[in-house]
Amino acid sequence: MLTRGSILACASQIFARHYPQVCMKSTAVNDLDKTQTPVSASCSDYDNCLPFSKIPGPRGLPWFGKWLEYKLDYSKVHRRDKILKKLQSEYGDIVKETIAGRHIVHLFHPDYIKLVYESEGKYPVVPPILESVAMYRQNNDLTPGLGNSNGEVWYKLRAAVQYILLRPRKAMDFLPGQNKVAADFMDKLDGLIAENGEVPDLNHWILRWGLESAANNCFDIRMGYFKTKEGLQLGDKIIQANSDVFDLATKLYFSLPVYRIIPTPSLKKLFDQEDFINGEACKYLDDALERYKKAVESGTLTEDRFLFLTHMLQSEQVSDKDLRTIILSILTDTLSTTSQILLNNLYNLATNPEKQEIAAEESRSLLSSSGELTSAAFNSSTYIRACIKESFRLHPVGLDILRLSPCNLAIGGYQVPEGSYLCLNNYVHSLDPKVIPNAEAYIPERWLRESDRDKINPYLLTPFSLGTRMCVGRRFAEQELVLMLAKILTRYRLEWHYGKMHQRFRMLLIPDQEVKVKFIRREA
Ligand code: HEM
Repeated sequence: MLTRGSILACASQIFARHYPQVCMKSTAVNDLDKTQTPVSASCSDYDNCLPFSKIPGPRGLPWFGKWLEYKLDYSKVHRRDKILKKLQSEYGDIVKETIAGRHIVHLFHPDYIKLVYESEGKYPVVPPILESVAMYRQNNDLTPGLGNSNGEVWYKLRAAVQYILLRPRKAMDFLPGQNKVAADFMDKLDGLIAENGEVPDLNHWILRWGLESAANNCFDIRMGYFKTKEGLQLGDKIIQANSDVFDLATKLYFSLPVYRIIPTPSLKKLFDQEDFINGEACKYLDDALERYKKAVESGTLTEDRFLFLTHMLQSEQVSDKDLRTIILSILTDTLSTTSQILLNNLYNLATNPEKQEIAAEESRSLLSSSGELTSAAFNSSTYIRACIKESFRLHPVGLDILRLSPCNLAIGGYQVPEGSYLCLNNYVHSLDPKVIPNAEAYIPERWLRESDRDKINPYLLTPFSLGTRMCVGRRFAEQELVLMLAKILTRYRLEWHYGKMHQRFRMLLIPDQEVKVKFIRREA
């Protein structure tokens, strides 16, 4: 296997070493708060607040809490969005829910969420989203990765990764590659449309697109996940394994934590799937490093190639092990996020034909004559981005953002001690008519006009989170979403002839059905 040392020795002849200038300053939360609902977010003195034990919430057996209810009817887990809404309506904007020893404090108001973000220091503390995946990495001598690290370790890794992924200029360098994958996908899509205008198994095809684009971003290679027979087979295995990991991780989250002591069948299955994905990602990485080295040695490495690898190999903060974990995350994160959100956007546009036409008109102006999205065009897009925001509000990727409280917090008159498990529940208040007018309606315009935007609490919709821990893949996701939507809307008019689409919870949210959008070719 190639080592970082040998590759760096070659690479350094070509590239000057860059040191990331990292902007770790938190989003200026004070500046953001322009609206206000009169909510007492905290009592001035922690000691005068009611104790943690008094936070309202459903009662259950001590320690077990709601575990038995989920155990008896597991389908409730899939409808967790509804359960959270019910918790808010029954108990208020701060609710404690216990599930097998885990005391979850749900925050259902943007002002409470603001309070948590404002109290975060340099290193916001998160529990792992998928605890069982964090366990896999620990058991297999892998590094935990960004989303599972905290403190100084997280900060250093984050600095290196966000330099290449989150800085707009750097992220834009990936746009030409993303354009090529999108163009190939559009060619494929033409042939997939059945006589009735629908694409059988559209959800899966969109996942294949997401995986292909992610692999291209990471490894500078086309895998053929939606083109060749071998590519399809391998891609589908990765997609299935990733899907199983989420299903199993959800099952474990709502089960008794026996798996922390002995490997239960679900944990073993999850580890098997992780073994497979990890093995494939490592093979791709070794192959990419080999190609990279050859390109360096032969002097054929150009600046537009191996963008991600070049940067990571030059970053002193990133160990070989870190590189493997990060690559694994970038390869698979798209599957549970960007791809799912693209499907949700197609649904919302198909069910709102008037809005769709406005978005289609903007799409035509965004794409070049050869059908590409340039960085300038991406920056000029407004309506499509408003549509994406509105889709995030109605059909988000996640119900909440997780935190361990950084210090003793006084929230809503209750004591929330340092280290408490917090769920910042954006989803519930994003649909709360008390907080946002016409909450159920799809109105992209609400994100466009300054006068309307100013009325929306800035902590209402934070799909990528805020501050120093904000999603590091945000720019990739936004670029790819605008690109794909512009391409699809330029070529097709979308229709929807079925009932309302709902989502299914499995730590994150996915459409609970086939997204049977009808694609009707527009006049050239
Ligand atoms: C629609 C797409 C996406 C959404 C809505 C989304 C959302 C989020 C959210 C809410 C967080 C948690 C932030 C926090 O704890 O404050 C997060 C973290 C993260 N996301 Fe994304 N994500 C998306 C796509 C991606 C993609 C495509 C990648 C990979 C390229 C990615 C990589 C990550 C990583 C590595 C973290 C952990 C960051 C850290 O803890 O420093 N995400 N994402």
